[in-house]
Amino acid sequence: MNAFISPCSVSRSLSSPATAAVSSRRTSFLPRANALRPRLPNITRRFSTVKASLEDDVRQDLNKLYETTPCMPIMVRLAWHDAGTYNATEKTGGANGSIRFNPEKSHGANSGLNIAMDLLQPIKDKYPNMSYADLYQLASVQAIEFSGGPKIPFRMGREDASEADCTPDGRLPDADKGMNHLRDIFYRMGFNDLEITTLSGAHTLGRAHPERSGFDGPWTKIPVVFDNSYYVEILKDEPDPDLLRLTSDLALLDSTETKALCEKYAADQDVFFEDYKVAHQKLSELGCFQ
Ligand code: HEM
Repeated sequence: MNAFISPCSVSRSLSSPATAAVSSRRTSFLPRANALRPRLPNITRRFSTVKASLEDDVRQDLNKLYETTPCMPIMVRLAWHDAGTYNATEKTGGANGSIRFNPEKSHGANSGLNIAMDLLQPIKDKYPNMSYADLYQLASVQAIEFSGGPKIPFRMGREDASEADCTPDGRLPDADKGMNHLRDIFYRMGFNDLEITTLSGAHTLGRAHPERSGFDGPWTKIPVVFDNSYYVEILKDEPDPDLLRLTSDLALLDSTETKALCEKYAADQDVFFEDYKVAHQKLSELGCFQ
């Protein structure tokens, strides 16, 4: 049998009797009025497929990085410090990659985050079409998923800021201050008390480093696993001497509402994960997609 199949035989075999009847009645060879119409959605679909495959490729490379270098916690801190400069009233700051520029990079609160940015640079070089802003946020959501946490909804499309968009120092929270300070900082970003309590649960990952923040130690016994143990630990009457509790962590126990939420999250990890997904997605999109 001849292996070559002509295009005509393919189109004949694919066309239904109804289509064949319609084409045999055609007298003009100008394109039908509606012939071009389906193309636009196709182009859009192809464009989203390209974006999706870029995102998938980068996620795979991030997984490879996390398998060899368990740097998941510092990626979460990097993304949070990039986004957490947002001022909802002024519409300045946010998840725009400005943290990679001085003076923002050298603000005291960002000490050590050059390590995270340096680890991500080879991935940025490999995928130049992804913005730094998207890469930092994707590295964070992928780090959380890789560590056993929830799958956080993620959208690509953040635009990179320029050096001139760096925000002034002092927009991120101080660890040795209480609830009034946390409210000043997080309300400025557009968050509420529930979201302050939920996002603080990210301290289930990682540790403090004396040379970066002056504090020392992890918040939980297994700091490479994203779970609800942060709440379990801060609620203990007798704190584990090996674990860290910042003034800002303990501030969550000062109000009846936020303490009740900590108790709920400590008792039910699924509830924590559901709330966390929503709050983290909001954090990761501050100042974007407007
Ligand atoms: C509520 C106010 C917060 C304060 C005062 C605070 C403060 C700190 C401090 C002092 C460190 C230690 C940094 C170091 O020495 O390496 C740290 C680490 C960390 N923070 Fe926060 N943080 C806050 C909220 C958040 C939020 C909202 C997130 C993420 C959503 C987050 C994620 C992390 C992570 C993952 C680490 C560990 C980094 C590592 O292991 O390298 N923090 N934070």
